[in-house]
Amino acid sequence: MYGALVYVVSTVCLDTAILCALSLGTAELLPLFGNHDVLGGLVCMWSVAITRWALICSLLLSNVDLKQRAVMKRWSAAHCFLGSVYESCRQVMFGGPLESGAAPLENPWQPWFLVLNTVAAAAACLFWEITFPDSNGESNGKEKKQKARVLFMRVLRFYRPDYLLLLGAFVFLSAAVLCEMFIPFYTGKVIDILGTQYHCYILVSKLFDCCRGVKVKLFGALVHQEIGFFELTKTGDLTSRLSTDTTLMARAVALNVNVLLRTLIKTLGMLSLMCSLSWKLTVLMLMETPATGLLQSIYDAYYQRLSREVQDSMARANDVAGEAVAGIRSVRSFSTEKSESLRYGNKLLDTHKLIVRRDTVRTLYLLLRRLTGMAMQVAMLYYGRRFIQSGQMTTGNLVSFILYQTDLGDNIRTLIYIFGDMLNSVGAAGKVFEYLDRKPQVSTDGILQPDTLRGHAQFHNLTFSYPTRPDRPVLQGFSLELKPGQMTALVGPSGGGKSTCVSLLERFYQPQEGEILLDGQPLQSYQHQYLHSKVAMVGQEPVLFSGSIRDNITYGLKNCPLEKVYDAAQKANAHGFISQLEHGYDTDVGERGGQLSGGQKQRIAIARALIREPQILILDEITSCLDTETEHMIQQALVSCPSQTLLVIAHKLKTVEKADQIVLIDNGTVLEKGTHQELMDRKGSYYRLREKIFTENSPQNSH
Ligand SMILES: Nc1ncnc2c1ncn2[C@@H]1O[C@H](COP(=O)(O)OP(=O)(O)OP(=O)(O)O)[C@@H](O)[C@H]1O
Repeated sequence: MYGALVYVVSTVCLDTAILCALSLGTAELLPLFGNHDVLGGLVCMWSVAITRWALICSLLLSNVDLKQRAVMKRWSAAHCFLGSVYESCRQVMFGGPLESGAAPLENPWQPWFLVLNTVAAAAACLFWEITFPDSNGESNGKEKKQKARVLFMRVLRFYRPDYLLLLGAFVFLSAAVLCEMFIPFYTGKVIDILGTQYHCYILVSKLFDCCRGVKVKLFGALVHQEIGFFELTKTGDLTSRLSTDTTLMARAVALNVNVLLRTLIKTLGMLSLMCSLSWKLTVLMLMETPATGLLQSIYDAYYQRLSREVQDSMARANDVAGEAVAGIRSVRSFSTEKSESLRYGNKLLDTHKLIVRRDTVRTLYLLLRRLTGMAMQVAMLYYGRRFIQSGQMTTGNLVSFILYQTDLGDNIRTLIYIFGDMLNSVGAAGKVFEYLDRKPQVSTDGILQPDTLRGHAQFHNLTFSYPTRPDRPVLQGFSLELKPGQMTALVGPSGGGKSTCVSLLERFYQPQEGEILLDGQPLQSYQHQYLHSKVAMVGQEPVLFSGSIRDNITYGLKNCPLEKVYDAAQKANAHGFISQLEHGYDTDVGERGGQLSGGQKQRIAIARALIREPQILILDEITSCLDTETEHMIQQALVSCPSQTLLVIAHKLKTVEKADQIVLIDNGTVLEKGTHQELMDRKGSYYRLREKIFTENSPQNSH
């Protein structure tokens, strides 16, 4: 800190010395640059600035501590070039004679030049360093902001395809803002028509377009994640990333940057116009800004927190209502209508209290803002009158000034609000990128797609625990072989690990130890789509998607002929009931298949698996919802594919006893395997556990 201070003081001294030295040759130097013409004046200013900067950097910078060198370099640049940048911009926007022109050369001791330059450079540097500190910042806050900057740059890169459109929108908005800025000057003239007739349609539509793009990309990234990810992440988290955070992220670029930039331009332009009307009144007015800014940022933080609480409270009330409506049968049968209404009413009351608090805060804030605004206007009128009396200002100038002042206050408040909102948006972008960048832990990068697959699966010494319970192994040293064309039945007490084997064969999870081979190749080396067209599963609770029956049977297949759909439905004994429906195969099954019975859903799910003609078919307790006739038909259908490997989990003895191999699983290990007869003869665990395992009373059970 001390070193930096010494550097700043030395720079100011050296700069003054350089200006003095240069001013000695003013008489000869200025005509060279054509001092009286604007371009010549600007060239002169820039040449002097470059000379000052080069001298300061080469003479002083090497003495500064390495850590502070970058910051000091930026400060020196701001110190030397700020005046030239200001004058150049002023020329581009307003023209006219050079204000400060070659002033530093003509009179280097002009105190206003030195003080203004040093203060402005320090303010610009402070703003930059606080907002975008160096990446080697040590404190947490600094790191956070650095991260915000990196994230913001990533968000910008994300919208690279839309740069041109966004830039165009920004240019037109800026032009419109510039026109609007002159309205107080030319009230009632044509230019105000221009100024008031611009709209943000392009930005608003772009905002939704960006938002859609991010949502689609994020959804794509999410559905590629492994199943464990969905077990570890709350659904609410995922939906809020998809709905709220993506919208916020899109807003960062499409709306906030644009509004921020155009408000900034407008504010700066207005400030310079106001300065030209009366710089003293402008300084007076700016004294109010820190107070307004502080009030606004306190209010924004508090108001946003209360708004979030209101939203959460509303969501809780909606949850209560939704729960009661969804469980209306239970509500009716336990006659809890009154208590449910009361519960909902209480939740609404909580929301109401929060809304009252939020609105009170808003009213107080508006009152305070109005009061400070009025106090400022009184001060402005008082001083304005004195300036008019002393001839420093005309009445017209004061009117124009007051017109600008009202607008400027709004702009400064917008700037503060948008800046805070932009940081929020960048935070939301961070969360979105976290999921976009996440690599699925069960890879889908396999490439193997052999023309023929025999369907020979081998589980080798597997050890596996679910991601949600990593300390509790579900399978331990588990080995199993599924031979092509054979039916294997997994049996065992509930919770033994049967469905877990199926999930591993479907590559829902990756075992921690051991491997699964398919036709001698590791399962993960097969191409994702190929593997799932060859290994099909019908689960315990099959899920259908809203859409027609036909869509559900052909789920994931492109251009599937209708004959194949009929054939699969016939094999699954579903054709009969589908044909009796009014719209046949075009009947809508409703959300999650809610308009069909359990058995009908099960049969459609079987047809969905059979239509793929898989080499390995997995049936996980499908017979629980099926009647005997359907079960029989499905058995027939399976017999008609003799080369297919069949893995069945069943609780019915009839289904199991036909299997070529029965595997008894308990506590994640294989206890016994063999045919039904072999296991019965062995009189081991299978024989002893059969009462527990099978839910069906069969004569064989009494062996
Ligand atoms: N997604 C999961 N996350 C954590 N633990 C799980 C998960 N699924 C199953 N488990 C646990 O793993 C063990 C084996 O479950 P699995 O579903 O494989 O048993 P199962 O033999 O198929 O039982 P059932 O016959 O009742 O379907 C059980 O203790 C179960 O609690």
